[in-house]
Amino acid sequence: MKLTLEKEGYRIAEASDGKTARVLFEEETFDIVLSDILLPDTTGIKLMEEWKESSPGVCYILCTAYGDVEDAVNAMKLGAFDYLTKPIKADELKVVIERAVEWVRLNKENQYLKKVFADQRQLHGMAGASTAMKRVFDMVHKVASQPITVLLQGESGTGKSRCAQAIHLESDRKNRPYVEVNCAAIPDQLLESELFGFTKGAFTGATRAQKGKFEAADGGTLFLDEIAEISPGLQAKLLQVTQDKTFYPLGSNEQKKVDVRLIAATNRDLWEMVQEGTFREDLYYRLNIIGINIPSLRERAEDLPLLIDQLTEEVSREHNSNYELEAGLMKKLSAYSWPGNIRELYNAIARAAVLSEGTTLRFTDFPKEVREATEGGDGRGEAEPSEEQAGTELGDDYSLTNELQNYEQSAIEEALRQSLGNQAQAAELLGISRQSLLYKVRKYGLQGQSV
Ligand SMILES: Nc1ncnc2c1ncn2[C@@H]1O[C@H](COP(=O)(O)OP(=O)(O)OP(=O)(O)O)[C@@H](O)[C@H]1O
Repeated sequence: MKLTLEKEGYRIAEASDGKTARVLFEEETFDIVLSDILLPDTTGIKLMEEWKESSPGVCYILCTAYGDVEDAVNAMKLGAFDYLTKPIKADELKVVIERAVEWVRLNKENQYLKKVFADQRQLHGMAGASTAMKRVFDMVHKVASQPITVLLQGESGTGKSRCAQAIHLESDRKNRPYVEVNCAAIPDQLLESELFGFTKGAFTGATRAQKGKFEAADGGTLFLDEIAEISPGLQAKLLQVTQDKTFYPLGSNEQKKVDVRLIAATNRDLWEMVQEGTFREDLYYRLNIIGINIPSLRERAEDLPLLIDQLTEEVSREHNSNYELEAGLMKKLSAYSWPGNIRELYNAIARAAVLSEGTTLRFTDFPKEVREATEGGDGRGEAEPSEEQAGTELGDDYSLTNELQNYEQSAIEEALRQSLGNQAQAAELLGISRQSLLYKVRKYGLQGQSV
């Protein structure tokens, strides 16, 4: 077999038992494993099972004894790509290997497409496929590369903190410190020392000098959340830092200079506060060199299925579990307006997870206001499910944009082609359930491509 395949130009490594094979497999990356079922110290099936999880892209072909149908069926069931019956004919071997090579190629392409597809729908944990979120992602990419100050505005719980982190992680400061200060959580007198630091004896109780958050963030990013809450005195001091990056720690007359990228956020209308005279206009302009508005969930309701999926995954990770939505839940949750935005949604899912018995999240475990909004029939909850909405019961995001739908369709076509129409294999390739694949196959009219 080695000679036959080498003549065809393949690179072959040989092992005569499981032990040697394991060493080889550790050392090198292989595309195809061709193995006898019976090995001196193990079986080819055992090796396949061992490696499948860590190396899902490897193609397994097993050699079975003549007439041993049971072994062959078993191997295929456990995920072998194909089997060869001994005695193995050179032509047959070449054909199977050619098909395997094609499978490996398509599988790699598919993985790549899946990554591109996933990347388009999230940025450093900020999930979103809506036009409104695409705009936010675009802005994050644009501002990340320059150390300019950014002002994030949006309702509470929309994800401003996460957006600030995304800007930091997209920037070339990503390996430097990221420091977050919630200006509303700290009393004003303390906030000044927290931000700028103090010298020993600067105030009663200052028994030793301490560096402030500006110094802690030197070279990196400082995120000032709830910026609207700072006092006029602190606004003046902040103006100074935004102008020339210098400040004086409390009790010190030694000026400090730092290289800090500032990101500020608020859920108040800062411009209105400027008009009312409660926020300094000059500081407003220094902070708002670039402004990004983070949309509320009402403005991007189409992202709800995606967010619900992502938050369920996050909660699952936290609980070391694997939660799933009960049938129809996605649709019901999408009928509520979520005034507390992603934070409210997250809390509701986390609560349902705690209350659930087992791993199924049930509608009855969601807060009263969510249940009432849906059951009360604001029109969306009780409507006859459309063909597309029916998909939500399978955890499908029925609101994919056209572009993403095209992507999805071609990924499914590709997977069906690779698996030669075997839907179970195609579903596994795509990382979705068979039921979900069946729904999507029907949705895109791809029935002809399955066998
Ligand atoms: N796009 C997103 N995808 C998934 N989870 C998100 C996303 N944005 C935010 N979250 C989660 O939602 C919650 C609220 O987000 P965050 O704290 O960033 O909101 P915020 O706008 O800063 O709120 P506040 O104005 O109250 O400070 C957090 O648990 C966060 O992890």
